[in-house]
Amino acid sequence: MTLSMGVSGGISEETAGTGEVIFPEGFVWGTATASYQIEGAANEDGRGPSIWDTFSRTPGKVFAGHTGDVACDHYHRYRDDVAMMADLGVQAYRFSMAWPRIQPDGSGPVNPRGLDFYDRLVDELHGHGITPLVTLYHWDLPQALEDRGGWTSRETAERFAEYAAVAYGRLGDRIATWTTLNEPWCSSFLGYGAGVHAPGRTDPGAAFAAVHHLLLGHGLAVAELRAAGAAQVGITLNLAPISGDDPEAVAHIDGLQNRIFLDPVLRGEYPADVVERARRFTDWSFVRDGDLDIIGAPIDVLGVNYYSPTAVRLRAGQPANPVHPGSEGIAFVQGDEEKTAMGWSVKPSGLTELLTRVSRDYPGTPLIITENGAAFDDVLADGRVADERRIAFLDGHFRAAHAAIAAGADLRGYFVWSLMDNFEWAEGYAKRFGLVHVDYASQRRTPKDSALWYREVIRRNGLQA
Ligand SMILES: OC[C@@H]1[C@@H](O)[C@H](O)[C@@H](O)c2nc(CNc3ccccc3)cn21
Repeated sequence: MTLSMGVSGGISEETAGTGEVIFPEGFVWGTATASYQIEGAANEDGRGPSIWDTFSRTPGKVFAGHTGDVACDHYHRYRDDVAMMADLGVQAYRFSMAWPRIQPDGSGPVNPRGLDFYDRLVDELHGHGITPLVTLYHWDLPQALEDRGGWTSRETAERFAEYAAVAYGRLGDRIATWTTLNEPWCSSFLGYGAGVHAPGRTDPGAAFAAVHHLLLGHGLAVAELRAAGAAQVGITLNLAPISGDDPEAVAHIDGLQNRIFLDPVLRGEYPADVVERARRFTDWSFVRDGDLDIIGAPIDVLGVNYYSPTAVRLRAGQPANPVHPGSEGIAFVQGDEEKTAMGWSVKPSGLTELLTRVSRDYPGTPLIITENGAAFDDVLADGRVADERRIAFLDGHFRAAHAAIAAGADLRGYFVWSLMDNFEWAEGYAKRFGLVHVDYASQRRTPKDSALWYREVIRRNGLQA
């Protein structure tokens, strides 16, 4: 089953907010994870160091000095984790491959034991009737490539395409949907601009070079995957609806958050306003003739990660937000909506707004929600986690996705972030996004109430009244 073979439309009448909603036949329900966040086995079977191994060992960068050395020990426990997914009725599973497992130095020699792990994982998934959706890059860049400039260097884009071909060569016969990057916005603006993610650089000009080379890597990898016969290729972007009273402020942030990625990938061009505003930080000389044709090669599916909307307003004297270069005078404001444990506003209608906007402005590409979920302060008591807030969060967002389908969005599937609690980047293990609770001391998994609730949603292909 490929993920874009579903049928959009043809849905029952919806009662907003509380009534029964049924999703289109063939709609795919899944869960998502990422290699560095769950695998552990950081120094096992030939895996090389990644920038997150380096960053998490840098004092002060990650909560309490947490690292992904062990994480959820998924590298050793994958069979039980897949069986757990099957028990939860999960139809598809989005996971990422660790480039440093497959090419420890990011180029050259391939580590067969790294490929062997994903071989075993994919066979286990198929053995349980679970469709794999792979992310080739979810932030764990081989450190050796960062030592040569990382995503600020064109060479990394070229090495990424080679890695994609290696991965496809071993697993292309069993994985139908290949997404290249997870959230190039995070890799570039958090990793090279604000320095709050690996590799921890704080150089806006480097962030724009990283934007380009990440996108170029995407395009070069798409070409390799197409040449090798991939059934479906795509990319995952974290997107958000941007609201505010000042059109210029909204356009500025919408440009840096959304359009700087959507336009190249889906239109083959950078948004002119973003290019001009960024000239304070870069001369864009890293863009070569033909790059945008490579980046804009057609894709089969766009992965959308949505968590929370963004609201901005003008504020005199407001210093620039380091995550958003050139945002002097723009304040990021929070509404009075409920907040998650990450401090993110809970606004399901933002998902409807986002999906309908992308469908309107970038028509023709099927969408998948590749991540949506929430961290709450879960408590395990008597073998149970009564995470009612997560159930309410997901219920609201599922209804919002359904409303977008009703409004014409070609949405094919939904992957809840995350299958299980895991390493939450700079927050370490302090934040829990999982449908399944993980006791890191014992590695015991406990499906939360939300996991049991999700099992019923999947069985019904929708929500009860
Ligand atoms: O933070 C939850 C997840 C994270 O665990 C995933 O690895 C990543 O793909 C992901 N992206 C977002 C949305 N973007 C974002 C915004 C600020 C900081 C980090 C990520 C949330 N998440």
